[in-house]
Amino acid sequence: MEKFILVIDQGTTSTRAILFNKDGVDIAKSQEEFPQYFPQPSWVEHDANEIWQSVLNVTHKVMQEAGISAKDIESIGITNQRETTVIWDKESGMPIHHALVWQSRQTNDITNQLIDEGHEDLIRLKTGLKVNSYFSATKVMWLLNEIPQARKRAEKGELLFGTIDTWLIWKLTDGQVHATDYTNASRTMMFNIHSLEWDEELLSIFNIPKTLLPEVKKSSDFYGKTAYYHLFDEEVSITGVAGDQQAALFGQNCFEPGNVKNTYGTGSFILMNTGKKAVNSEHGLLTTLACDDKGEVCYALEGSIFVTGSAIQWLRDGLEIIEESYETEKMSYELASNEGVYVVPAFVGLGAPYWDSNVRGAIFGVTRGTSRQTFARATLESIAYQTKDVIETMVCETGLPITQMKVDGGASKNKFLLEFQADILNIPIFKPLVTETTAMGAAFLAGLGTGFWKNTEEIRHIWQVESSFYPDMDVNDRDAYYKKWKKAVAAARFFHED
Ligand SMILES: Nc1ncnc2c1ncn2[C@@H]1O[C@H](COP(=O)(O)OP(=O)(O)O)[C@@H](O)[C@H]1O
Ligand SMILES: O=P(O)(O)OC[C@H](O)CO
Repeated sequence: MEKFILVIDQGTTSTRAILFNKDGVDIAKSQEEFPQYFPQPSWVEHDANEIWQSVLNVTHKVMQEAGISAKDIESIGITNQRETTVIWDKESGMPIHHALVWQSRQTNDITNQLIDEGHEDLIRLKTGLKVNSYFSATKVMWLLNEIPQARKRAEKGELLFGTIDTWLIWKLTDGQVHATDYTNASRTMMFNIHSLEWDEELLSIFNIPKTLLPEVKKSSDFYGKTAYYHLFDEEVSITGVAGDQQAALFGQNCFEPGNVKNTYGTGSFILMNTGKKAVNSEHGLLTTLACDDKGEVCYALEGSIFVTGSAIQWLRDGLEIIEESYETEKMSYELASNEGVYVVPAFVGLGAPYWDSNVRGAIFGVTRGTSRQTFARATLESIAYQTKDVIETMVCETGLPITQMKVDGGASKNKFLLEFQADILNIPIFKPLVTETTAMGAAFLAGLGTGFWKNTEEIRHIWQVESSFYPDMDVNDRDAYYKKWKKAVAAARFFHED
C-alpha cells in the first residue's frame, strides 16, 4: 500500500500540513493562519497552544482531504519558524507566557547589556551568531526575569524550554520527548556549534539553568512516537526535524559547499552550504548548522533579512495601496524605472549584514509624480537590493564565486522581483517546480530516517526547475541602481544614529 510522509511546517504567520508521496509530489496540503499578538510596538508574540491547535487542525484536514489514516503515514517531519521561544510547565504542559517570536524586540535591553559587558566576541566564536534579540537566549532570560516565580521554578527543574519544533514534539508525544535538532539548537545562542553541545560557559553568563534545555539530535533521526490518539489512531514515528531555512536548503538540494538558496517569506533567509567548514563571518553573516547530503551536520553561512515579504504586507495593510500582494508585479512592470525612489524597509531595524537595531524605515526620492506604482516597485526592488547586500558579503567572506541562486517562498511568485533580482545580482536564478521546498526538505529528512528514500541520490531527481531568470541589465544601470541603494541605507542609518 502507498505510504506518505506527513510534514508539519510551522511558520511565523501560518501552519501547513503537507503529504508527500515517494515521488516527492505534495499530494495534499492544508494551511491555517493563527493570531499574532503585538503587546507593544516591536514586540511580537504567539500563543503556543493556538499554534498547537493549528497543527491539529491542518493535520486533521490534510488527512481527511487525502482520505488516509495513521497507518498510511510512513513518518512525520517537522520544520518550523526558528528562534521563537516557549517555556512551559513540565507537569501541566502549560506555557508560562506567550511564545516570544524571532522578530520581537522586547529583549533589546538585555542584548545591549551583553554587548556592554563585552561578551560579543565569545558568543560569536562559540555560536556563530551576532548578539541580537533575534535569537532565543535573551528571550529565555526575559521570560525567567519577567514572569513571576519563573526563575525559581526553572532552577527546581519544573520548567522546560523549547523552540517551536521542541514544543510540537513534546505535544505530539504527550510529554514523553523533550528534544530538538542541531539546526534549531544552533539558533538559540546557547549552543556551541563546534563542540555540538549546550555551552556551559554561555549558560552561566546568561544565568540560564541547563535543566530547561532539550536533548539535541540529528535532523534525520528517530525522535519518538506520537501519542495523540484523537489525531492518529495508531502511533506514528517522528523521524525528521529541521529549522525552516535549513530544511529549505536541503529541499533545494543545496548539498554541496557553495550552493545557495534564498527563501522570500516574511523576511528573507539566504543560506550558503559551506560543508564541514565553519566560516567565521567578519562582516555580519551568521554561521549556522545545516544538513549535508547524508542528513549529517554541516555548516552554512546565513544572511537573515528581517523585512521583505512583510514590506509587501505593509503596502497592503499599512499604506493600503494594493489589495493583494501579487498586484505589485503588474504595477512594477508598468514603470520603465524606479523613478529615483528608494524604500529602505528597516521597520524593525536592519538584519544582515548591517545588524542595526536603531535604524527605522525610510523613503528617498519622492516627487510630485511619485505614484502607487513607484512605491510598489521601490519596495520590491528593496527586497532584491537587500539580497545583493548579503550575496556580496558571502562572496567576500568565502572567496567562492556565487554563480547561481535557487529561490522559494511566498514572494518568489513575483516575476518582476525575480527578474530584477537576476539583473541586480548578475547571476541566473532558478525557481523549482515544487515551491514548498521547506516542507520538501523536512520530508526528505524524515524519509531518509526510515529508509523511505535510501539516499540523496534517490531524491536529487525530484528537484526540477519550473522557471529560470537570466540577467539582462546594462552594467552601468546595475551599478547606478545599487550605488543609490547603498546611499539610501547609509542615509537612513545616519538619520537614526542617536
Ligand atoms: N506575488 C507576490 N508578490 C510579492 N510578495 C508576495 C507575493 N505573494 C506573497 N508575497 C509575500 O510573501 C510572504 C508570505 O510568504 P510565506 O513564504 O508564506 O511566508 P512565511 O513562511 O514567512 O509566513 C508575505 O509577506 C507576502 O507579502
Ligand atoms: O516562518 P518563516 O518562514 O518566516 O521563517 C522564519 C525564520 O525561521 C526565522 O529565523
